[in-house]
Amino acid sequence: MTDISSILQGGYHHPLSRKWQAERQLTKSMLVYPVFITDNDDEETLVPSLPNQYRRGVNKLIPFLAPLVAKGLSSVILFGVPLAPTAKDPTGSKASDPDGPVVRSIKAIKKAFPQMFVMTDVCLCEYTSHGHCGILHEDGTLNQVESVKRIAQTAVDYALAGADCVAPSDMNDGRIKAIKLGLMEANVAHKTMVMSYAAKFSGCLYGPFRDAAGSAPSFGDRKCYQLPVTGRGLARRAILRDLAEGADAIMVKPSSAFLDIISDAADLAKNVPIATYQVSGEFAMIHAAAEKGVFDLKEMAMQTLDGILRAGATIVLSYFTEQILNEGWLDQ
Ligand SMILES: NCc1[nH]cc(CCC(=O)O)c1CC(=O)O
Ligand SMILES: [Zn+2]
Ligand SMILES: [Zn+2]
Repeated sequence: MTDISSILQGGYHHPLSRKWQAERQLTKSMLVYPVFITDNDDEETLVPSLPNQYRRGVNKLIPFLAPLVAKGLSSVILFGVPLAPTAKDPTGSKASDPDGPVVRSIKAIKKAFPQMFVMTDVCLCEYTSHGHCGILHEDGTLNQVESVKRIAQTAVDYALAGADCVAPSDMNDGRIKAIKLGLMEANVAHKTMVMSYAAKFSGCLYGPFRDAAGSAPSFGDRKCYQLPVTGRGLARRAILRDLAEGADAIMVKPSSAFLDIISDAADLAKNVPIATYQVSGEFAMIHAAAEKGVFDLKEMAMQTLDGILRAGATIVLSYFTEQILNEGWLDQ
């Protein structure tokens, strides 16, 4: 008997039949571009460890974004980078300063590009003098009660300024519920998406970001609040917990070494979109290897993004967004 099931190649001989193998194809609307904004309005400074990525002041933001919007950019996530020494204190009280870079940028972007989906990372580490993601007890551990209050207020302030989505990355237990309740009280819950960095792992891939944002902890590490790399069960618990607390979207971070977690999230959180963050270390690593001639930059970038989609995410926060749009990688 001839074994007809032994022949697979006929099914992907043509470029189009290869394209048809994808359950999902990357589209521009899936991409969210991370943007760093300083409190020096006219600044535009290259971040040394993040290839071609800049810290910008609010005056440089709109001229930078305009050509990207014209090429299909539909969403950004904002990270405040306060450089003034007065911007940091033990409680991160300036995180939602009305004169601070994030609140002013939300307003500027919404005015210039009303259709843009503006996300804001919500955390305190850029605003605390100790660089941790919350308010601390005297023994240096996170004070969850005080931290959650501050995080929720910050999220509400960003929403009131016009943010379409608040994405808490601080990892304090109970923050999603507190944010939802705060948004409801402020009468903006109906127009504000809460995207939880539910499965955010600690590890060595956030270094370039912490350079960019000046947010490295001054002592200790983040291992008691970000998840241990091996903690698949913890990630599943965090995803279920945040869904129960009202999260509108679930994020997994980092991406490529955590595809099983993305797949778990897609499985556990079937009723919300799944996002993932291809973080600074992943971006820098791909650039470094491409420069060494290990592989072609574009091919590797697209391979990682296709892997992320295959695992189950449909929203991708990536520093590659800029190059993808500028060079028309999705335009053919
Ligand atoms: N908590 C703030 C925050 N939000 C996103 C990132 C990392 C993003 C990246 O590496 O690109 C971090 C840094 C951290 O948790 O240490
Ligand atoms: Zn933080
Ligand atoms: Zn500890």
